[in-house]
Amino acid sequence: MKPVIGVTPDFNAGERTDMGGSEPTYFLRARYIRAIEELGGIPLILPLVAGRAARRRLLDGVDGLLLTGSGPDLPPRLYGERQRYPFPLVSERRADFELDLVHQANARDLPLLGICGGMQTVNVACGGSLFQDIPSQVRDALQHRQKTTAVHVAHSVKVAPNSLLRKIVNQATLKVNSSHHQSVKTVAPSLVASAVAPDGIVEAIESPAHRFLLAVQWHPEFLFERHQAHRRLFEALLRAARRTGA
Ligand SMILES: N[C@@H](CCC(=O)NCCCC(=O)O)C(=O)O
Repeated sequence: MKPVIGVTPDFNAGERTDMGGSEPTYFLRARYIRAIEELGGIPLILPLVAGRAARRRLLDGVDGLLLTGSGPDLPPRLYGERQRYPFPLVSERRADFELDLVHQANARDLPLLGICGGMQTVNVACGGSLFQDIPSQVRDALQHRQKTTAVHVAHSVKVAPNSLLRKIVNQATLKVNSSHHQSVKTVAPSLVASAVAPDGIVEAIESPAHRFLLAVQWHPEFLFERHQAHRRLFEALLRAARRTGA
């Protein structure tokens, strides 16, 4: 049976100039949905409901989760810092929802794949922190906001041996795209870094204690149609999701 994968959308509460302006608006790039559907899952876009009980009900109805990216950043107070750079922040509703969703998913060992901002949310939810702005804080950093579209790769990453990621992609190095100005600074205590860029930027994290908790800084939904290694990420999520409740 096809596994149902809950997909978190972005949300404009009405304060952003993009995506709906003053009208509260959900939005989500279709590539996330296409990747899940084309590789054998049933994508289910999740409303950012308030309250733990409602979120618990949502999780009862899915076999796995995909935490998607977000142009705006997580509020730095969520990892104990004051905001140091004038970048837009993700809506409180989305931040509250996804942080709680990570906690609840981990408690029930629900398979979860985080992408880009979704990786940063997983790390913060588990107690880690972020570089608020790579160019301002990381000396000699690569250009992590590529000028070309994300269907093109931008840099390589080294994949940690014996990691879940390595088992999935079966490669020691991987070419990835890049569309972010933040990244993991301290990896959460319960997680490990499983891919690193040549400049030391953490590009993937995972949990050794869960059957499938993996998050990547790049956007495999732009690459899965032409790159087998990135297709395998979604296939592995779907495989793990099929075992949910089996
Ligand atoms: N704001 C964070 C996360 C970047 C991110 O998720 N980018 C994706 C943009 C939205 C999308 O196309 O899905 C950062 O800049 O590091």
